[in-house]
Amino acid sequence: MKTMIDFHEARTFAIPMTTRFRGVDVREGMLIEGPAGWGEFCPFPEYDDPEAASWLTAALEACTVGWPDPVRGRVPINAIVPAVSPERAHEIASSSGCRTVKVKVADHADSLPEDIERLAAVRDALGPSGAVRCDANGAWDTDTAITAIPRLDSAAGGLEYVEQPCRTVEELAAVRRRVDVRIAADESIRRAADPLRVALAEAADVAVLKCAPLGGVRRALRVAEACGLPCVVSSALETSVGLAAGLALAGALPTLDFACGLGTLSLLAGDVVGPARSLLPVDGYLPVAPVPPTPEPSLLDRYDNADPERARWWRDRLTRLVEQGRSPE
Ligand SMILES: O=C(O)CCC(=O)C1=CC=C[C@@H](O)[C@@H]1C(=O)O
Ligand SMILES: [Mg+2]
Repeated sequence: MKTMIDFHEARTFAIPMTTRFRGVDVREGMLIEGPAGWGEFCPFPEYDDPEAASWLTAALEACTVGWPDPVRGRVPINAIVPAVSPERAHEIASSSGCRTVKVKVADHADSLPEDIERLAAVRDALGPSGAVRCDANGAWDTDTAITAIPRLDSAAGGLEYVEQPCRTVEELAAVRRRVDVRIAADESIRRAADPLRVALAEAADVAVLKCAPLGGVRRALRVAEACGLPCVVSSALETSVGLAAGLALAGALPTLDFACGLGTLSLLAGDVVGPARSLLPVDGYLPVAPVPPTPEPSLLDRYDNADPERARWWRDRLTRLVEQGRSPE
């Protein structure tokens, strides 16, 4: 059967980060054009093929069948504060226009005093009515989490939730029984063989859903329904093309009680769509669009992955996954 997508025409990109985030300095990926528009394929380089396959499914959903109809037109967004100084954290929070801010913590061993100062600075910037959450990316063991969380909660003047304090579902459940702050599961959903174990183990109060790792909007909606937890949609550091898929998911969730982590475009030094369609939050919101935005040819050229080895690596990865998808079981 003739495919409707010419994968040889897919574009590579490499966009520098404004701030190093989760060890990434340059965000790389590919953009694929199909009959319904553009999809973004950008699994992190360390992910193996089985894990990267879900990201391709998500990109193909976007560019072939598109997304289900939304039930809301705009989505509240949280600002993101990387592991920066309290001064910089204050600046980011106060200039963001967002009423919710997520703060990275546990970035390195012995970071607690810095984390406390960063959270206090963010609360100061937001005032009492804002919401502050933090993300430890699974860095703590249970004892450390149980000691750190109450201290961070009081420095933040109340935490909305702590995202992925520990690595395993069992540890999350143990911490959740011992602290008064809500626990959100991120890696335990997006990197797990069974994303529903979190709910069954009563390991979290909130589910963080990332569209690409879960295999697209429809699959993520099924995870949301099956896990039965309040959901937050968050990005995987995509360009506006990939962020639009996250917004489609946030737009289609039957209920949305929390701000979403889709305000990450400012972490990239550029975008592949023009300023009018770039998904930078305005007054703390992003719009839900029915289709992905179309990249500007001049921006695709500017951010084309100029390192021939990296460009080849991405093309090989895409080709392998497409071939695997085609081969009979
Ligand atoms: O959730 C947000 O507000 C922003 C997105 C974000 O924090 C992340 C995006 C991509 C990779 C992750 O390490 C990180 C996260 O852990 O949630
Ligand atoms: Mg997280």
